[in-house]
Amino acid sequence: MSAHGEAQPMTAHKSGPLKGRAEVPGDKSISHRALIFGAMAVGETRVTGLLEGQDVLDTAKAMQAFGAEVTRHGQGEWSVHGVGVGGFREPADVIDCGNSGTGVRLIMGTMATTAMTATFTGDASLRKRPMGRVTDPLSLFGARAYGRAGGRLPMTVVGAANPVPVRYALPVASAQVKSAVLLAGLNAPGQTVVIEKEPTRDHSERMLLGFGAALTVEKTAEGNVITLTGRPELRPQTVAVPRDPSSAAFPVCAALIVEGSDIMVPGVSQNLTRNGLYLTLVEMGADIEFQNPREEGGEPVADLRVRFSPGLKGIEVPEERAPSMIDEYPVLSVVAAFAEGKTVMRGVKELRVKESDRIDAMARGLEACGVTVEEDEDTLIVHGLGAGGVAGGATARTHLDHRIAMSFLVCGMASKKPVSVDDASPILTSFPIFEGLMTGLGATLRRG
Ligand SMILES: O=C(O)C1=C[C@@H](OP(=O)(O)O)[C@@H](O)[C@H](O)C1
Ligand SMILES: C=C(OP(=O)(O)O)C(=O)O
Repeated sequence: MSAHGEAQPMTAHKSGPLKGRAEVPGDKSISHRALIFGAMAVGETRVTGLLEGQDVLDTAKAMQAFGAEVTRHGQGEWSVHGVGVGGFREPADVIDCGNSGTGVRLIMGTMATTAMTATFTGDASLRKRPMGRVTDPLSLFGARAYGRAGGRLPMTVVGAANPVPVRYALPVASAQVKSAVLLAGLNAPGQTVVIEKEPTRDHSERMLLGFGAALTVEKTAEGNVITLTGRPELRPQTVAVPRDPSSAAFPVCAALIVEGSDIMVPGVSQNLTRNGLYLTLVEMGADIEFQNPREEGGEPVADLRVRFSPGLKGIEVPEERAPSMIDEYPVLSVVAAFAEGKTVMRGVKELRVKESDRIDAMARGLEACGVTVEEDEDTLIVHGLGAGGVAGGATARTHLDHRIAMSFLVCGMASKKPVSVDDASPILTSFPIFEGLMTGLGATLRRG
């Protein structure tokens, strides 16, 4: 079974050169936040380029359940009529966040400092993921959470009637936890402080400043110290969502390993908290030109020209880079299989608590495709076979994980024999136009 009904198997065949322009959809992290911060502002926020993937649609529905008016005007064009900080009303039913860790964790934070009770659930993947990492800091504000064993969904959160501000050092490098604490801090009087040892994606901080909150980020020996003053009146904004670098990763990596490819991927974020994959690919010898650097929607972006790169070399990925490329390790491990030598990815145990255990899912699928892989709790090592060297001829299990599905389809585009995935339907959560975009570039994808 897939997230939304029947499983949808899909097969990628060895593909002819990929050519053309890959216009990937809006950034998923920024899309969730545009809806949530819009719901916290007083008045109408306008959003363009919103990702209309299921994860974000579930967040839109949740914001409606909490009392915001959310309206779709056209492709990617949405408005949110916000209720103001502390203005949420108690939802009448369970909030179903589907497959989305970002959605559920940020929304829990947003309601945790308002006197109301809400119950959250999700699909079979989300119900396995740990929520204690957000409910622990939320309890410091005075909220209480009652979930299944191990802090799993379904979970009921009772918001704090008299929230107090919090000072919290993140025990794990997680933008979701950081954002949940900042969102809770919005409705706590006084200053909420979050300290992150390793920088994680900074979209919440950027957006809070854009919406008029008083927020400072100080770089210290402890890491980034982020201080937010509670109870601001957030001003509605016009948010132009830039394209998603995590989605761009799939056509970029496919072009690097499919012989003869030469594609343009416009408007890819160069935000330093998101561009780790691109730095890594360049270090491996990828032929990527970063053209026309500029700002779009408050984010630094560039147009990427990407060409087939037969001489890729395996590298040791710097451990401290992990947060800036955390969602890109699955597709990097596919590129690594087509490089010469070993690619070593350390400090990646967070991959085990994503939509699936991504270290396990990639290791098993790559082995089935004829690639030698080593793993331990916190490490993935791929022994590359060089350009054109991967056998393929296997079916990978995707475990309700969009990134695993897309990674193995990219693998199949360059392997000797086709590679199938047992269920491609989760791709709709983050990259609903993946199939059309990739076939438009020249990939051969078949359903079934
Ligand atoms: O804040 C966000 O939008 C996200 C943060 C990351 O998760 P963690 O915070 O768990 O690292 C990332 O994996 C996820 O896809 C999106
Ligand atoms: C981990 C991811 O998302 P989330 O945590 O929002 O489910 C992802 O998109 O790769």
